[in-house]
Amino acid sequence: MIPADHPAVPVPAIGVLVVNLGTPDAPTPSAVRRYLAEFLSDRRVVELPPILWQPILRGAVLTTRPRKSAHAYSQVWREDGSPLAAITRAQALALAPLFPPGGIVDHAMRYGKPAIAERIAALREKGCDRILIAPLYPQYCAATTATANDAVFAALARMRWQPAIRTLPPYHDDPAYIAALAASIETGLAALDFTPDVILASFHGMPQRTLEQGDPYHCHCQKTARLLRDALGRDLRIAFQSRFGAAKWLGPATDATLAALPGEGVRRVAVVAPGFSADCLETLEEVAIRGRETFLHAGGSDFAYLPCLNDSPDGIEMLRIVLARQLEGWLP
Ligand SMILES: C=CC1=C(C)c2cc3[nH]c(cc4nc(cc5[nH]c(cc1n2)c(C)c5CCC(=O)O)C(CCC(=O)O)=C4C)c(C)c3C=C
Ligand SMILES: [Fe+2]
Ligand SMILES: [Fe+2]
Repeated sequence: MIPADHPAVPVPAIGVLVVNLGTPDAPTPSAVRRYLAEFLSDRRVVELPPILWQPILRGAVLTTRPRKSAHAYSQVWREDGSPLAAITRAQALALAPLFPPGGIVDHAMRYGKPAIAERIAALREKGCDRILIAPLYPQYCAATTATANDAVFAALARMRWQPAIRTLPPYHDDPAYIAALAASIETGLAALDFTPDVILASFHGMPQRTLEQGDPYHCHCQKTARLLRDALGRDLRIAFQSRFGAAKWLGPATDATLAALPGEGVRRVAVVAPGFSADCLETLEEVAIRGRETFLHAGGSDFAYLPCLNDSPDGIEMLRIVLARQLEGWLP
């Protein structure tokens, strides 16, 4: 018998916490400023000593970028909010019924809301004494995967009764991921009214220095592209987008590539973004809107942006396979 004054003991459950980057609450300069202040103060993202970086961030960056980025966000904002927030929510909802009784799926954002610490506490309240943390980045990167896991462990540091934790390894070369991407690209290509001369795979960029320091991100992107070439049975060019700051970034740059392709005789292009598990500002505004303008302005005739896996049935089935593998021994 549990004594009447004993703290409640919930029925044990298994949690899955899907995590993505985070996004502003509104497409306004003040909301974007709050978001960027948190994001760009993360030392995993900008690896400069705070004494050097914070004056630049608080001075130049946060006084100019929020207005420009808010305008960009307003071009892709949906009725249900930021695309990244809406799609991540939809992914968690679609995954929820796919795990046996005792499996509880939730989602969180590394920056902004819903916060990682808050959702871990909520899962713990529901009885989850084991939680799989799933940062939805197929390619491992310290600036994305590692910082999401850091935030989890920082939250655990404040808990008396910690849940056991597993973290999702990168899935950049997982056959289920490659097959889902290949199927989605084939479907996207079949729906076009033109045949692209080139398929361009655009990954988010990173400072070149991180490659030299041992971050596997660049290799993971290259391997995804190679496996995708094999799966599609055709060539695929690779480029890196969203350059930020003054340092040298991984190349070739997506915008420069789109500007140069017509000069190489490429008139029709299809762009895919396999490194993003959900469409977001970087794919919908930077690639699908500005990338298109760049390519057509340089003399291209046809441009298509093919969407990310998002919460498509194939995308959700891929995530189910990848997550279920990590739950072995925890869930039947
Ligand atoms: C998919 C992997 C990502 C990596 C790697 C990455 C690295 C990285 N990003 C910045 C700076 C910014 N990124 C921004 C937006 C953004 N970045 C990712 C993903 C990766 N970033 C996503 C999914 C998003 C979209 C968020 C959304 O709300 O839709 C932004 C904010 C937008 C803007 O003002 O341009 C910045 C800034 C750095 C510095 C970096 C690596 C060091
Ligand atoms: Fe980014
Ligand atoms: Fe490499």
